[in-house]
Amino acid sequence: MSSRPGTSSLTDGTEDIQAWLEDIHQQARTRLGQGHVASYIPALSTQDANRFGIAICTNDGRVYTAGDAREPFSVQSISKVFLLTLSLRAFGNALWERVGLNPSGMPFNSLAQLEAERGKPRNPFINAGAIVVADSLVSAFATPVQVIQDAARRLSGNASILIDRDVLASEWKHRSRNAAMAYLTKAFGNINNEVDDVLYAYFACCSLSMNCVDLAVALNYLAAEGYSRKTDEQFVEAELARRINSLLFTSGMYDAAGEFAYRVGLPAKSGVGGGIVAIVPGQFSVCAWSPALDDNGNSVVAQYALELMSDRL
Ligand SMILES: NC(=O)CC[C@H](N)C(=O)O
Repeated sequence: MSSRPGTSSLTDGTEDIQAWLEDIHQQARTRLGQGHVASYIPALSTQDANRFGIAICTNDGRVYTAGDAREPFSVQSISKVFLLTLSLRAFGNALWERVGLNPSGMPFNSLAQLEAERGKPRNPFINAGAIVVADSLVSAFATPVQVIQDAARRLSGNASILIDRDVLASEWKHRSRNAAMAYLTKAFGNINNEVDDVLYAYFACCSLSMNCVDLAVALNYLAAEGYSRKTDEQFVEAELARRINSLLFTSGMYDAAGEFAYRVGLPAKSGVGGGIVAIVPGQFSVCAWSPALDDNGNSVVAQYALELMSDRL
C-alpha cells in the first residue's frame, strides 16, 4: 500500500491492496520454521507448521487473501470473542460481576491467580474467564454450542463450518487443567451449571474449524461499529463493539498483550491453533494463521505479519 502521509484507509485500488497483502505475506514467510506447534492438545500437534494464510475483510465487504487463507484450522481461543459477544448480548453488564476487565499478566491457563482472586477470573479471554462466560451461555440457552456454531456460520456466511470432533475429543481427554480451573471456580460459587456441561460447551467452541476468510468476515462487526454486513444487522451496539475492542487490546494476547500492543497496536485475539484476528476499527478486520507458536502461545508468523501490516498502515 502506498504510504502517503495522512492516509491510512484501505480506499486505494483493489490491486494495490492485493499486492500489499501479498508483499506482507512474502516477508512474514521468512519466519516460518520458528516456534512450535501446540502439543498439549495432541490433535493439534499434527498440524503442518509451514502453513501460513492471511485474509482481510474491509468494512465495505471486500475480501483479500494471501497464502493458505482458505484452509480450515482450529480456532481455539479466538472463539472466546464469540462467547463473550453472545454472553454480553444476553446478560449485558451483569456479566462483569462474575468476570474481571483487567489484563492477567499470567499464562492463559493459570490456576494460581484464580485461587488468589477467589474464583473471579481476571478477564474473559483467559481460560477461566471464558469458562465462566461459557457457563453463562449454558444457563441462557438450551443448546449453547449450536447457538455459537450458528453465530459463526451466519456472521461468516459459511454454512459449512463444523466442530472438529478429533480436536474436541483430544481436548476432552486432556482436560485436567481446564477442569481444575472450572472446579475451583465452582467451589467459589462462580459456576452455576455442571462442570462437565460447561467444559463441553467451552471445548466444542474452541474446536470450531474455520479459515482466515471465515474469521476475518465473521468478526468484521468489531471493525464496523457492531454492524455485520453478512447478516445485515446491528449485531452489537457500537458502544459494545468499542468496549470489546478495548478488552481485546488489553487482554486478547494473554500475558504478551502489552508487548503486542506496543508492536502492533491493534485489538487482537489469538488461539493456540495459530490464528490471530486483529481489528482496525472503522476500516477492516484481518485474520492471519500459521500453526507454530511462541512461548506465550501466540503464532510467530501471524504476529509478525500483523506487525508488518500495522507498520505500513
Ligand atoms: N489459548 C488457547 O487457544 C487455549 C484454548 C484451549 N482450548 C485450552 O483450553 O487450553
